[in-house]
Amino acid sequence: MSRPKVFRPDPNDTTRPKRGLTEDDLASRETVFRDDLLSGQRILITGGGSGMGKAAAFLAVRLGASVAICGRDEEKLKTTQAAIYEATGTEILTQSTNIRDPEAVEELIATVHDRLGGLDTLVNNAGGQFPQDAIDFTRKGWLAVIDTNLNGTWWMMQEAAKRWRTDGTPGNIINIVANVERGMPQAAHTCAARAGVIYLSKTLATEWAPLNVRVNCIGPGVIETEGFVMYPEEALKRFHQANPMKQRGNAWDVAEAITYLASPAGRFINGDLIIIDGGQAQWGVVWPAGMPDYFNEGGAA
Ligand SMILES: CCC/C=C/C(=O)SCCNC(=O)CCNC(=O)[C@H](O)C(C)(C)COP(=O)([O-])OP(=O)([O-])OC[C@H]1O[C@@H](n2cnc3c(N)ncnc32)[C@H](O)[C@@H]1OP(=O)([O-])[O-]
Ligand SMILES: NC(=O)C1=CN([C@@H]2O[C@H](COP(=O)(O)OP(=O)(O)OC[C@H]3O[C@@H](n4cnc5c(N)ncnc54)[C@H](OP(=O)(O)O)[C@@H]3O)[C@@H](O)[C@H]2O)C=CC1
Repeated sequence: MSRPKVFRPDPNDTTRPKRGLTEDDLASRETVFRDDLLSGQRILITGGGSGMGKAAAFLAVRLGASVAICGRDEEKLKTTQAAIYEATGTEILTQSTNIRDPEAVEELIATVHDRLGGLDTLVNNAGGQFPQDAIDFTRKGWLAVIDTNLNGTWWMMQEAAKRWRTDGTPGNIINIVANVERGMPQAAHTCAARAGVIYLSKTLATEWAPLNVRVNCIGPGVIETEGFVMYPEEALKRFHQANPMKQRGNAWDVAEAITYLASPAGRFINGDLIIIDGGQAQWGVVWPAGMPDYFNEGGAA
């Protein structure tokens, strides 16, 4: 397969399929959890306007939590807010925030404390990357991915923890990372950033234990969401082949794991990484820019 060096998705391309769970699905999909599991909890989800973050927001509200979401695109946040209100009658808090901007992050944490009366669980889900061979990364592209996934996640964690320390209240951090165990060819920038977050989290799980703050990560494999628009159709065709179950996960698979860690069931889990990938970590490679001929069966010996 010949692969272009750069794949830039066109946001106005209506010929591509719309992917991810629908709002009707998120409003009605069965959950294993009891109705009031998160009652009284205040949860902030970054990147909550789409994909896994949106699914986690729907589920948390359905289980009784007060929820805040952020992202850069105000319109996306408002659409999700309206859909959750329509489904549940509960209004969530939204604040447009670029997690790369530490001052905006500071304002976000302050608003959440003011408006929700505190924060119990922070879900660092915002992030992303573009598919490309590492050798072709521009400096700007490398910096954009590292700044979003590593620095942005750190600003969120530090700001939340500072506030928990000042208030003397417990905290819980759940970082959505990726499946980095055997590397991530064609996504080396995000692999570097996510590996950083995983070991940052393990470190903080110890440093912040005296503050009664837990820190864990969730590593999704191939989870079908709106975010798949970042990848060429040719590459998407074989995403399911990256795991031995030969399936794509969905946003609910991750939303339920987030809920588990946010619930009292997660109270003794700290510094860990929960992988949700159908076994990909043991088996396959995603090739988000398309599999190079070299690695095809029958390719170069
Ligand atoms: C791996 C499989 C499993 C994982 C699945 C998922 O995660 S699904 C979830 C997937 N969801 C997401 O990933 C959602 C979030 N992702 C994003 O917002 C972006 O991917 C971001 C993380 C790069 C942030 O970007 P930003 O706001 O800073 O936007 P910007 O547009 O200003 O880019 C800055 C620079 O980066 C470079 N560059 C950018 N695109 C490409 C490309 N296609 N090609 C090559 N290079 C590219 C370029 O240098 C550009 O500068 P230029 O040349 O324009 O002057
Ligand atoms: N789907 C998958 O297979 C996998 C996904 N992941 C990761 O899981 C997370 C959720 O992805 P998914 O739901 O699939 O995809 P989405 O693209 O739907 O979600 C990414 C979210 O992050 C937000 N975001 C991105 N950059 C920033 C920023 N600088 N500041 C604030 N918000 C930002 C986006 O909102 P906005 O554009 O409005 O800012 C968007 O809502 C991401 O970190 C993703 O990389 C990891 C492994 C696999």
